[in-house]
Amino acid sequence: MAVCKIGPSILNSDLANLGAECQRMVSSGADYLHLDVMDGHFVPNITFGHPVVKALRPCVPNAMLDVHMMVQNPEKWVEEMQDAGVNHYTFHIEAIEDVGGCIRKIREAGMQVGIGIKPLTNVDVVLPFVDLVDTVLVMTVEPGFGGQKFMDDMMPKVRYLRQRYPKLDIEVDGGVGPSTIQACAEAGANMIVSGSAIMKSDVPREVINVLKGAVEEALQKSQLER
Ligand SMILES: O=C(CO)[C@H](O)[C@H](O)COP(=O)(O)O
Repeated sequence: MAVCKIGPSILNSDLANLGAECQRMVSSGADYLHLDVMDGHFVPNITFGHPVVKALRPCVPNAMLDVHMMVQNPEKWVEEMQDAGVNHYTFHIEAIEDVGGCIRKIREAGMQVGIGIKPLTNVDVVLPFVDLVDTVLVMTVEPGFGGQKFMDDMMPKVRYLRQRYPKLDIEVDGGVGPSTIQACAEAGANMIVSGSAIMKSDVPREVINVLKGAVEEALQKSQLER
């Protein structure tokens, strides 16, 4: 059975104090940290790369770091991210031709593998790779910026994957917070990325608990129905 994990996205955090922001998330109950790497090509925005991730690692030595590579040619940065202390490397299927080669490279570097799809990408394109990866990321906004509106019409993709793969880690990312978590949970998502909703709250632990409660309840219900 898939397990619920909540991963705050630090994209909309206090970027001048990233280390402290990551620590704040870990001490608020985050299961992992979702780090959005953007190159200005794959998406119309630039954030940070492996040097920043490497600098963050000692601030949160035991945290699971999930890099979301919104970059063209994601295979280029596998060694650097492994060296920076990354645990989980998610790349976009739209950003590369040799998807199998990239998966192999990430595995050989000892990291877990995630494969992501943008809103306009058909979910069927990931099916040949599902058995080779740990996580499928279904974007619920057009990647590039935090604080966008959740796309409810992505939920059929999540439901489709969950029906076929009961144990797969299915991650949703974009506009997810207390008002949209129910849809994600009912569709079968178990890895929840949430940026603004957690980061901008004065009580991030409470937001994390609300998200976790909804997902755990839905996972238990689906287990009973099986
Ligand atoms: O990948 C992303 C944007 O491309 C971010 O992770 C995502 O948007 C999270 O922020 P928010 O919850 O505020 O939407």
